[in-house]
Amino acid sequence: MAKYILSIDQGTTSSRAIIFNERGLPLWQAQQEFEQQYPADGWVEHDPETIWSSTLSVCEKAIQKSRLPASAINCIGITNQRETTIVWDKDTGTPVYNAIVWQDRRTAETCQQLRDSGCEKSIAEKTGLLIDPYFSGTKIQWILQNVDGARAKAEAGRLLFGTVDSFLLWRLSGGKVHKTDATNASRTMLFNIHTQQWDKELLALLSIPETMLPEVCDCSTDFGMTTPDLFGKSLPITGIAGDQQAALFGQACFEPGMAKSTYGTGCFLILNTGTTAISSDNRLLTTVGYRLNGQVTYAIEGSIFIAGAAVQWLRDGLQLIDDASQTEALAEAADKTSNVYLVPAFTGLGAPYWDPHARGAIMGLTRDTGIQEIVAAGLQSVCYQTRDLLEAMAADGAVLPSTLRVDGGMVINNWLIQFLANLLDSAVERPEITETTALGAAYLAGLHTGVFESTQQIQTMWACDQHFAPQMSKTERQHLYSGWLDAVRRVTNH
Ligand SMILES: Nc1ncnc2c1ncn2[C@@H]1O[C@H](COP(=O)(O)OP(=O)(O)O)[C@@H](O)[C@H]1O
Ligand SMILES: O=P(O)(O)OC[C@H](O)CO
Repeated sequence: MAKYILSIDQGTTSSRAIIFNERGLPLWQAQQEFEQQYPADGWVEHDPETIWSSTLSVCEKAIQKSRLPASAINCIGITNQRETTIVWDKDTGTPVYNAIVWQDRRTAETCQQLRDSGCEKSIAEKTGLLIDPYFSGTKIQWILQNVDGARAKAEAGRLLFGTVDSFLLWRLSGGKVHKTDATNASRTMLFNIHTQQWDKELLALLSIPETMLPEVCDCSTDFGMTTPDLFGKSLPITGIAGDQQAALFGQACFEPGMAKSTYGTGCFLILNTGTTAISSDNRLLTTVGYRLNGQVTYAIEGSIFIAGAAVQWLRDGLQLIDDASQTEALAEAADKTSNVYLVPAFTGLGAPYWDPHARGAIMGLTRDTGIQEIVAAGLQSVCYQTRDLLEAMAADGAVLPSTLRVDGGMVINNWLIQFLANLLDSAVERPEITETTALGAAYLAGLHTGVFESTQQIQTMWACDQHFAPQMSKTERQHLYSGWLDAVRRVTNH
């Protein structure tokens, strides 16, 4: 008999729900974009009520499209934009402030003070993270310091914190369940990834009462039931993971050395390092890849801020193209010997440079440079940055993947993926199902209820759409990459 899983993917720009079957096929889906709020320079917020209402609405729509009775839904999985911080009142369920989004930089100064106080090493050792406004810890602290009455209420045990998964779980369960999973916890800068406990010293350092924090669970477990009024029947929620880790799971990267790279607005490359938490000397993040039956699989992660966003800029900023899909033919027609580099450091550079002051540049222009060469350089910048991450991972002693699995909106572009394979000198594979984030959450949920037997079974379900083998000489590869490193040097202090 068919078994269906409702997967909720609450992302930065939209909420999505997809119903998968027991073969991991996405059958029905609904998506809703929502408003981004920029109340001050460097601030990014979402209305938590919109996060909730859009999530509920896409779930209802996906179920309606399927024409299935709610009783046919075996279980629910949740995956989410990570680090985004919500604090709400335990009694009323009302958020005391907007969701502070992962991109928000308002706590940059607090982070600098933390660095100056010399706790960077100990925070990195415990959490696997760098001190950065990206993570939830200083965002919670900001809310407690800046929202009227919040500190007193928090001290009295009346406020709860959650990343988006946790907030949705609270609402879906009718205010009964306050839990999260280990992947989301590992992005808060409050969670010790070795002991798998909230860290009392870090909580004290940021003056955050422990009573605010959710219980941290495995990614595939009994998180709770939805209230019957939501979908007409109470449904079990049995899988949760942050979106990039869910994609790692959806790409079936279960062995150490397997990696996935997701190319959407930004790019997130995650490499499975097994039971070893590799600590990076090259400014990468150590994180929980997933946790099953209490067993942690660690991962090392590099985040690139601008990937598809560079293509958006070519379209909207420079107006060189009308549509992202045109980039493939233009790049194909570009002069391969042009040596034009585009460094898309629009908001600084992420891993491994972490230079917030770097700004973008196009270098190597001559009278022969045309739209094609600039577009090609934009696509190539995504590949060069991927190589930067893999170089940093190798320098950290990680076993690199023999094949990189890719997903996200950009990977439809064959020229881009072929150049990536050429530049990495490694095979790159695009899966048949590119909705890997939602698929990962569905796998996690279905593993708990028995829809899927094991990760071994899931591994056999991964199917390749296209395999890209490297086709570039070593000399050319090295020449191109050294030109990139030179271009980066010119826009950073490194
Ligand atoms: N054919 C294409 N070639 C290159 N980039 C593309 C192509 N199609 C879409 N993109 C880029 O992919 C991104 C959208 O990917 P998606 O995974 O939906 O992003 P997100 O989930 O971050 O919103 C956009 O930035 C867009 O510019
Ligand atoms: O919502 P996305 O896909 O932009 O992903 C955001 C990441 O989880 C941020 O760490």
